[in-house]
Amino acid sequence: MDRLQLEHSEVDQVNRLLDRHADELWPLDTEEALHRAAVLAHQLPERTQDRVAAFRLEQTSGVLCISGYKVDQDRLGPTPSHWRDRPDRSPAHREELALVMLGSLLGHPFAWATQQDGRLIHDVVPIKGHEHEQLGSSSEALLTWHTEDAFHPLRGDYLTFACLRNPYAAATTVGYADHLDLPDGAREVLMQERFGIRPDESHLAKNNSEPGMDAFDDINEMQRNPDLVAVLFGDPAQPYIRADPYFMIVPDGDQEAQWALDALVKAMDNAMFDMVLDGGDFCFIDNYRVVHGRKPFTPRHDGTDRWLKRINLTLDLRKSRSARPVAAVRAIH
Ligand SMILES: O=C(O)CCC(=O)C(=O)O
Ligand SMILES: [Fe+2]
Repeated sequence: MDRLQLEHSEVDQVNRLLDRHADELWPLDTEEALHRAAVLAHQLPERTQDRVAAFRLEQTSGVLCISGYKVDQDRLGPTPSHWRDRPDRSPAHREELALVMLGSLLGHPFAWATQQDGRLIHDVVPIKGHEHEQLGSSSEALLTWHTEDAFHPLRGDYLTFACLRNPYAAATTVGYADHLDLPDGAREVLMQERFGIRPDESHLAKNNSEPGMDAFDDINEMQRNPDLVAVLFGDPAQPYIRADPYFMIVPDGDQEAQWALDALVKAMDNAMFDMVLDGGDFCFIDNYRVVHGRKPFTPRHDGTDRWLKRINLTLDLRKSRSARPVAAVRAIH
């Protein structure tokens, strides 16, 4: 994992940029604001731009954490009890803008019509009743490692987090795909289209406010009948990964595929390590090179819980053009 510790002068530079443009870039989820943020991102400290470019060019590990920014906890107020509770004027607008600008150095923010009601910026907070689910909003159960939105061919190239607070140091888990200790023959099998990945819980109609939306028809179809895909791809010696074992199946009778998948799970379980995000950390995860999850923790549900902002990034908006109603809409339907 790579860490960039911002110096005081660099934090000042970021804050001045936010001071100057926070009002102008409200709301943040419009095409105009995203365009403007991408231009302003070139005023971020040069060392930050340099490290993000190195990360994009795969010269560094698949995880980059930028630390040193200070979050004004009083301005934030209490952690919401549900992502739906986002107020019109987000108290974390500065951190959201910082995340969008940093992300714009890497790729293009996009959303899913079928996740968190199509919002571009997600809130990751523990939700009462979700404690034991396989969801970002779970807490007491291990969130098993996964590629973000692994089931979908248009999944993001990167996943980004801004940590607003994490008072009990709940650990995100991370594992690299390119150094796995796999038994002979497993790698070859994992590179073949022999694995089905069903949509994860966050895309199900029951976890959104408009369950009748057409976009859920496609999700339901992928649920019933997932395409068979490869789990490893690219360079066999340093492969990319697409996996979410909790939601995966192999066709009946394909014992070799099941063996290879089991071997992958075992190898990755052994390779996972903890990454504790703290308030003010901005974290970038390469969704092709790295899988992630989260260790269990005990939520408080009293307004002081862990709170992350999350944005998906793609390197290529054109790939999803036919799945977005107009070019200026970033939500994939
Ligand atoms: O809460 C975390 O650290 C990670 C949760 C997660 O997998 C996600 O938000 O995609
Ligand atoms: Fe995730």
